[in-house]
Amino acid sequence: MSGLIFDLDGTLIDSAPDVHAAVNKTLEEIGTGGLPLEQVRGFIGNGVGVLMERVIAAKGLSQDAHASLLSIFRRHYDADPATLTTLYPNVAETVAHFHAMGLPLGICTNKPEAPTRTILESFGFLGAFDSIVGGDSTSARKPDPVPLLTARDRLGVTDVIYIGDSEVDAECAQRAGLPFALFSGGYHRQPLDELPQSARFDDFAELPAIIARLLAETA
Ligand SMILES: O=C(O)COP(=O)(O)O
Ligand SMILES: [Mg+2]
Repeated sequence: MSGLIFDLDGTLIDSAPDVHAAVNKTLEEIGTGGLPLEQVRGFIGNGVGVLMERVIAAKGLSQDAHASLLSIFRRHYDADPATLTTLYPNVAETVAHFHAMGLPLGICTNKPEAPTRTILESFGFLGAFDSIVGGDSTSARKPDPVPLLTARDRLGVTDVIYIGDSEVDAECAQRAGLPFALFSGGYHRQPLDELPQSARFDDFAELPAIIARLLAETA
């Protein structure tokens, strides 16, 4: 039996506007000026702890403030994680297509599990995903393979394809020994050609054909 596991930020959703809003509310709360959206977008992908390290470095603040700033950020973000967030084109249709096929579907993201669930619920997706692993759901974060392998085990399948947008996801899939489909429209920091990948796509409308091919190769 095969399943599909999706990354979240930069893959299914463009979450950067809500992350940016919560970062700037955090900075405002400590009396510091905000950062531009595009800069904050580039900080996403390694989890909220690393996001906050990058915010602190960008503002020239002390990393000693990390724990308190992260807690302020989580208060703002967890209260309002989906208002400005959008699905990438054709994501809703494509997820519905795979769900209707009866393919077990999972999420493996570095975003903490609580806001992940709030976001999935706000897009009507919670019922479509049988396994949701966030950055705080296991002992490790991507690119460590543990969260991805945990998501697979919770799906109860042997073969999965991981679908993500960044070098973090590509390395995670490689270390887990799983095929990886790379979405080119997300938040990657390294050139896409340098990332290990089984397939690449620019639009979710292309994904069903890619998945059919990769599933045939793994069968
Ligand atoms: O960095 C995060 O918090 C989440 O990023 P991801 O969904 O791409 O893993
Ligand atoms: Mg991502």
